[in-house]
Amino acid sequence: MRWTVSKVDVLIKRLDPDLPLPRYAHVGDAGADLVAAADVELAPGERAVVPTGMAIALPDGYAAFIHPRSGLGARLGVTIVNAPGTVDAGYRGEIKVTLLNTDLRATAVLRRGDRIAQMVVQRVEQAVFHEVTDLPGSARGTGGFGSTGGFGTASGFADNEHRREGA
Ligand SMILES: O=c1ccn([C@H]2C[C@H](O)[C@@H](COP(=O)(O)OP(=O)(O)OP(=O)(O)O)O2)c(=O)[nH]1
Ligand SMILES: [Mg+2]
Repeated sequence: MRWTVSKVDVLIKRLDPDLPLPRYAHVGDAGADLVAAADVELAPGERAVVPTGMAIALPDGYAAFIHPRSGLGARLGVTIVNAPGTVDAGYRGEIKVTLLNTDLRATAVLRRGDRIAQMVVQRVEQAVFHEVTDLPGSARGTGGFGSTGGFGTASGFADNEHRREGA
């Protein structure tokens, strides 16, 4: 087997020359870390739109998705309200991150230069929507929203079969 790595060129403009460019922490990482361009303190339950000090131009057929960092989530309870945020190929404005402090007690303190989110650049396709009156059948059908069961058990599907039969 041969592993292939594909890369895409993205134009970036620093709106704040003192901040670092987005950076992949390791070779092969999916997300490049974005930093805060300003200090931010979030009281429990509070959210704020945080500037990153940069703007990008993506090629057509690409989008960038702004994901939370797991470390911030685990340590401080800080996540992104609209995760993942979508940056359209044509957007030339400053990339901003809407952080939310989900912690019920502690204020989250983040400083300018702290890594607050990660940006994943991906190929995307636009759909051509063809309206029909009947959709083709499928194995899943209309089941969703927990239809496969398995909540709160390690046994998952087996437990689900049991419940269904017992219902
Ligand atoms: O986390 C995000 C999400 C979006 N954006 C920017 C890039 C994106 O291209 C633009 C619009 O985002 P979106 O379509 O999600 O927001 P909207 O509320 O639908 O605004 P609009 O009416 O401008 O599309 O805002 C960010 O900087 N950060
Ligand atoms: Mg929109």
